[in-house]
Amino acid sequence: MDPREFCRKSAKVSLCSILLCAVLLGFYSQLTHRVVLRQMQLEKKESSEGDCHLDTCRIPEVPRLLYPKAQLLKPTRVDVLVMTPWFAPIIWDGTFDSAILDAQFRNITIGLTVFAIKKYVVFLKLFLETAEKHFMVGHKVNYYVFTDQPAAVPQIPLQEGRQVVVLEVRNYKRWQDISMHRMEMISNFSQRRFLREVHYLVCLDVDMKFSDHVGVEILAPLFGTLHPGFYAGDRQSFTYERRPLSQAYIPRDEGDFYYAGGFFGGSVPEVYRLTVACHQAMMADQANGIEAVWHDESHLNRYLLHHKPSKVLSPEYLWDEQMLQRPPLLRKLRYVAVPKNHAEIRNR
Ligand SMILES: CC(=O)N[C@H]1[C@@H](OP(=O)(O)OP(=O)(O)OC[C@H]2O[C@@H](n3ccc(=O)[nH]c3=O)[C@H](O)[C@@H]2O)O[C@H](CO)[C@H](O)[C@@H]1O
Ligand SMILES: [Mn+2]
Repeated sequence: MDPREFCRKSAKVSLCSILLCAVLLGFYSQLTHRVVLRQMQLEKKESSEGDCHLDTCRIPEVPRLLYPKAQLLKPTRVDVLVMTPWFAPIIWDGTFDSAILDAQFRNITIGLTVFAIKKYVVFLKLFLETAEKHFMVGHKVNYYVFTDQPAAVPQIPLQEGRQVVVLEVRNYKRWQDISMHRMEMISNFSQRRFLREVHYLVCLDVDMKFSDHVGVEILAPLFGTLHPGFYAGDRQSFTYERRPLSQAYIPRDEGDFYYAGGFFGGSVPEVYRLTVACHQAMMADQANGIEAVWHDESHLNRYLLHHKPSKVLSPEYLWDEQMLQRPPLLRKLRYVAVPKNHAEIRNR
């Protein structure tokens, strides 16, 4: 072939190849572009379907947290101690905001233990009726009523999520033994059912009524209540057990507060530990022929001296209007004694 002819032909072949490549490239890029576009459309659809399947895309709803702001330079109470030296809050009116606490403690169940043995069943109706008005309103509550007379437990209308559980137990001849054996019975039932059924236990006297709000502000791993007769007194005035032979003994130069036997509680494991310890101490005392001056209350005080409570309730949470003049610092009376004729109601 003529060399010029050869050059012309190969130039034509090269041109054709280049053109073909360009066409093929264009087609390929169109194709991949479409595939990518389709994929993106699918992804977008999937993600929008996953994000909001009910209506068009919304801004996610975050619950509003509306409450007055705490003011660091304006303490809410300056007339009373609001913190123990071991950094446990002391609960007084004005120190807490239920809007915050109710949200923090939502979805929990509170167990209330109360004993109504022999004549004390007469206190149950008012106790339960007023509890429905003031105790842990809006939360789930199991009232555990320990009694020797299940048939005498009154039927009270209850709010949703709340129930009365009647637990039949034995009685004792002496009122002191009934009071003291509450520790044993609470510890037994803590293991048997409270651990599975509730998050916190609140252990109360029955000869009382609620007269104002008692809510989740009291809940903590372990809490005790200041006895209304001794909140302003010094150690010397406290009626701790003073005989060294008793397991409840507290020397005169020790002690934080005088706690009431009629209102304590905490998480179920902590209340279990407390009630087992107090019961064992009372059994040891019995074996040694000694009974602490204020029975279970003396042992509770000894336990709380060595196991500091994580919250302390002010006397707002346990008051006696017959025995005491209400001081101005007591803005609310939340749980108060019902007058009783001791001679008539005890030991019969
Ligand atoms: C308000 C308060 O802090 N009370 C304490 C206080 O005396 P109280 O004088 O308040 O004792 P109390 O007569 O109320 O007895 C304590 C509780 O035991 C139950 N009970 C008693 C007798 C009876 O026959 N049937 C019966 O069910 C009942 O739940 C009663 O509330 O000191 C007692 C020990 O001396 C207990 O530590 C109480 O908790
Ligand atoms: Mn009582």
